[in-house]
Amino acid sequence: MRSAKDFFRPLAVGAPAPLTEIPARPSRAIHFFDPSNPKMAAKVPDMVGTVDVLLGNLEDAVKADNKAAAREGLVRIAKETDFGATQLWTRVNSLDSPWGLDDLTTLVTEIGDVLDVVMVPKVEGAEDIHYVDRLLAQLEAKAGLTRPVLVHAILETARGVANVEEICAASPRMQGISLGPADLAADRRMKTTRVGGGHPGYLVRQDPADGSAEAIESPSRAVYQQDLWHYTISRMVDACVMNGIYPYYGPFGDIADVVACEDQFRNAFLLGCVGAWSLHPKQVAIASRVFSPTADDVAHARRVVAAFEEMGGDGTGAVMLDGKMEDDASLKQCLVMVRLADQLAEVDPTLKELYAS
Ligand SMILES: CC(C)(COP(=O)(O)OP(=O)(O)OC[C@H]1O[C@@H](n2cnc3c(N)ncnc32)[C@H](O)[C@@H]1OP(=O)(O)O)[C@@H](O)C(=O)NCCC(=O)NCCSC(=O)C[C@](C)(O)C(=O)O
Ligand SMILES: [Mg+2]
Repeated sequence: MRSAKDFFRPLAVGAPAPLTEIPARPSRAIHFFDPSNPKMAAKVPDMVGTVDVLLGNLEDAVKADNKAAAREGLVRIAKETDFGATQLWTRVNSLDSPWGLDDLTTLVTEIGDVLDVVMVPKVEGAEDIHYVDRLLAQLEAKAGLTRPVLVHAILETARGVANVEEICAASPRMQGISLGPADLAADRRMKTTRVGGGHPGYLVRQDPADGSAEAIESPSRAVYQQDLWHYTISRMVDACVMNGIYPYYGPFGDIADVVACEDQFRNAFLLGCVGAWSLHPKQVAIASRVFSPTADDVAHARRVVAAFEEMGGDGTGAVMLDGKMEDDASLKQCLVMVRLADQLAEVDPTLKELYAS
């Protein structure tokens, strides 16, 4: 671990200075596309401005034979497209794969000036981030970049989850963390076969009415499906917040089940995540909607803030609104909501209007 004094020093001569604060840019939907797939690639220019983040995926879901074409395709798309306020991210191949090094070398030297964030899969500990950190600094210096490329890690192994706090703290480049539920499930030997979401077998059942066999076996005992990801997401949120970076729910693989996708995204939003992945164009609207507070919540938050301003504006004390006690701590929650609404209103004219009314 570097000392606090040299944590923010560039790791290569000529590399840009690391950021001391990670900007809170809207990233409600991180939309994945395969740059080697002509149909998907053709849709990218039209998606600019409709989604917060476009991510050229080079890792899983891209066939081994297409890895080089995906890398080259992303370079071409990045050079030919004006991304405006939409961020451009990539997910490179894992550090132990035959492609990870070439991905980083090519992308940073060719399009490092337009690439905002590099997502690194299967991160297991701080040592993976330290490796990427130094390499990126060398490549940035070589390319003459003036701002650092940020790093986002995916939690996809039990060891990664066990080390999530040290991963978040490993570099000033760390922008955030996403849950990788499919690889994580396999690594943990969970008995699921899905990409994210719940499972009907993971449940609790209402107590029987009495101890009789009839009551125990009764089909009318209610069952409540539980969230397989609650522990991991909560731990990830705390690790991110503790280090001033951003947590994201990852993918929801059942593209057809838009309702459960929305539920899973909302759980993550309520727990503190700032966004989720979109694997198919129809998931963009779901993530963008869910990770934007509702007009009612924003209006309520503003009423609480206004009530405290009337009380002298130092954020202390207690007040009754609609039969509910509001105090210093509920004010802080309301300020989280109001700040997010203001930030989103700056980039989204529809939300600007919605939050103003
Ligand atoms: C699911 C698939 C195969 C269905 O693809 P499809 O073509 O069968 O679907 P469709 O409904 O027929 O598509 C309609 C149109 O939309 C296009 N389209 C479809 N998807 C996209 C897209 N993403 N971006 C842009 N365009 C897209 C598609 O090409 C088609 O175009 P057309 O109308 O011209 O014929 C396809 O959507 C896809 O490949 N999506 C991306 C999958 C992906 O990136 N997976 C990796 C992330 S999840 C992960 O890695 C796990 C994790 C974190 O690592 C871990 O948990 O461990
Ligand atoms: Mg994975």
